[in-house]
Amino acid sequence: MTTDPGTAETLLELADVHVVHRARSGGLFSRDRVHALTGADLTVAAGQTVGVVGESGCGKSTLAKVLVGLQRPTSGTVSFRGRDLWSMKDAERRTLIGSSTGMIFQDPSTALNRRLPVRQVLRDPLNVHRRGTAQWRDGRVRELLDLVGLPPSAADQLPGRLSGGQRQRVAIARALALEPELLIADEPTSALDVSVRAQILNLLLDLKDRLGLTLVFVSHDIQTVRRMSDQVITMYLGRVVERTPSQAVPDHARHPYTRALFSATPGLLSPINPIPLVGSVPSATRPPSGCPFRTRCWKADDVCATEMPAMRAGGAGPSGDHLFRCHHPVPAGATDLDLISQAQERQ
Ligand SMILES: Nc1ncnc2c1ncn2[C@@H]1O[C@H](COP(=O)(O)OP(=O)(O)OP(=O)(O)O)[C@@H](O)[C@H]1O
Repeated sequence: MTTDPGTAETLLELADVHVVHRARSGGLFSRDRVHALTGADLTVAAGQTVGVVGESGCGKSTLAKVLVGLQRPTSGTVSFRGRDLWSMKDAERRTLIGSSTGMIFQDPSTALNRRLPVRQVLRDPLNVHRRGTAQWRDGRVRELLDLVGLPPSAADQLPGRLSGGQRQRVAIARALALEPELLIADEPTSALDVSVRAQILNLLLDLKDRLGLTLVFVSHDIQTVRRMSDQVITMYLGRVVERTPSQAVPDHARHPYTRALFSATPGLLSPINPIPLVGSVPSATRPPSGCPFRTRCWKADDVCATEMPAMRAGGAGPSGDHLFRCHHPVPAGATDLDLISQAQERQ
């Protein structure tokens, strides 16, 4: 956690990105649409670690896929080093993304081809992007294995013969094969045994420092996200609703949802009840008008029902570093106990 986002160069920028899918449940001719992203904005500075949190279905994985060009936005722009990805020719975009970004998925068992030995898995991106000679590629495979803490003999193994942790190391090695600047990890430890999770997280942080990577880290484990990241991005129903410097989370977060989310998984030193919210996340097929969080928020009033709050500065961290979307933000430094009693009064 070393980069000052106020001075670092912007690597990646999402502006008003929408992703709309045909609803899976509705059948082929259904008009139902799922609004997976509903105007997501995000700036990632080079060298930063950005953690993305939010409840299930709020669009974290979709955001991750948009960031690495695996998902084309329905509208909005995605720029990598100032270049709009989706106005490029397909081949140019694939080359740029393939060589500058790497993605690590939740489950290495499904992400890796189980029938190919690890050597082949790691050579594959080098072959596709025509990097070096055959001999150079063999050397690169050894280098990659060493980078992720696996012995050279792992090259001959089939991924199915490796442990979950070792398989995730192979997946990380493959993501690093083309020396990307940006690594996106979508729930990289949730399919692993608890005993190896910390090792994989430490490996990611170590690689980030050694290779000068920019890291976007998506996880349900919000305490880990906070510990690992420079910036915590809170998502709700397809939008980024707050971006907080991690040292200011949770006490100086201003969005009621960020506060509620963190209060539901308190640290060991603050084992108190969560801030009570009304109901559950509304359907992404029919997002509410105005502020998407207003149907559950204890602070909501008429203006929240009609007007989407604009992004504004929050005050924690260097200016421009802390941003949130809320008409009635939580006062900086308010305690969970204050917020719990306010929320209880509204129920
Ligand atoms: N290909 C798809 N077709 C239809 N709906 C989709 C598709 N991909 C995602 N969705 C829907 O879009 C919304 C956002 O999904 P996404 O997977 O991005 O959320 P998430 O926050 O990553 O959830 P989780 O934490 O459970 O992985 C959800 O309602 C999901 O069901």
